[in-house]
Amino acid sequence: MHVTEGDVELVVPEQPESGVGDAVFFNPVQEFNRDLTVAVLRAHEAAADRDRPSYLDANAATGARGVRAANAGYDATLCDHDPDAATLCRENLARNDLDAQVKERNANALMHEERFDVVDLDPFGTPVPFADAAFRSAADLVCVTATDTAPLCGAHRESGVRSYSALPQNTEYHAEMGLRVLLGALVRTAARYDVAATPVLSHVTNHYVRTYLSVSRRATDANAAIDELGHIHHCFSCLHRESETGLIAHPPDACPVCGESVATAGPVWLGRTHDTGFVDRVRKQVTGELGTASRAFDLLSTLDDELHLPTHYDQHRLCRRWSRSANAMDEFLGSLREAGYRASRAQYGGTTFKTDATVEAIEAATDGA
Ligand SMILES: C[S@@+](CC[C@H](N)C(=O)[O-])C[C@H]1O[C@@H](n2cnc3c(N)ncnc32)[C@H](O)[C@@H]1O
Repeated sequence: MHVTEGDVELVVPEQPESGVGDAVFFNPVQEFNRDLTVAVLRAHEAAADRDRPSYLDANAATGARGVRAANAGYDATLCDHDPDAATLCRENLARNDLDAQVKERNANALMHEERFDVVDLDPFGTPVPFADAAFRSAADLVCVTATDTAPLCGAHRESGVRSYSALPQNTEYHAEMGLRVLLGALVRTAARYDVAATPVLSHVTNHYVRTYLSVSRRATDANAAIDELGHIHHCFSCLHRESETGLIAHPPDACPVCGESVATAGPVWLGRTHDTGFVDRVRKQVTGELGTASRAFDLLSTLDDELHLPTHYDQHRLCRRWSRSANAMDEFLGSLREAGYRASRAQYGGTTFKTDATVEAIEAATDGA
């Protein structure tokens, strides 16, 4: 089957309907993820002080991502331990007249041996088995896709604890919970090597989490990153939530609003999940040949405005709870601002938002909005 993504043409195998089989893996839904990767790489290259930075597609499969990185001018290496995948990577590079290295081997071994400016992880499920080697290998940027959203978000709690050494809670902001659990684990992994990993762009889309972390090899920066880890105390009864930095959690004995018990998630990343300057630079690199350009613009614009707070709300869920009909988002957010609170849309859905108002204050400020 022939597929065109951006300016490259790929041959990809028909995927078995069950999703289980021997075919080299290709997911057309991830075109958005790969389009944004191209824009991020262009932004990184524009800021880098060297020609043709190196890029490792550590889990290449058909080579869809690595071929596109090579096409964007990167000195690309495509790695997969599956011999059929390595063959397909070579074919897809040749088809586009691109020069890149293909390695048929275990990505962990390769990353322990070689340094790359940018390392990209996109395995099946959790990226954790590749994270140590990625932070040892990458000079500038580590890009990570995680598709195990149920463990990350707390829906499969034990599995989340095993993979991420953190306790997730299955709250109504589950997508952000998953992102923050993942970021917490990645930041702690990097810190083991005196590396500070700082998220510069993150999104949760179509049941996967994608994040880009810039790398600094200074122990003091790694300490500063660790300082942004902490816990979220959540009341499932009244939806009150509060966050607390530090590796030791001190949950309140009871919810300060309704007196019910609280559940604690963590350690999670409480810091910024993106850098507005970086988001802006990426937006400038989103161009018309990217098939999902308008979606990318929408996401990046939302991120540009999104408040840096650790949890979000969903207007529809709140209104159902209050037996009220929902309002246009701009009007709803306007009421919060008029009442003196900060408020922004959030990337997690059309009716999601962030605010520094408490649940009670949101209800009061938007009543009759
Ligand atoms: C989800 S697919 C990658 C999809 C691809 N990045 C894309 O954008 O289409 C995961 C790939 O990781 C490969 N993989 C799994 N474990 C690996 C390892 N230890 N070393 C290298 N590749 C591995 C699998 O063979 C599979 O092809």
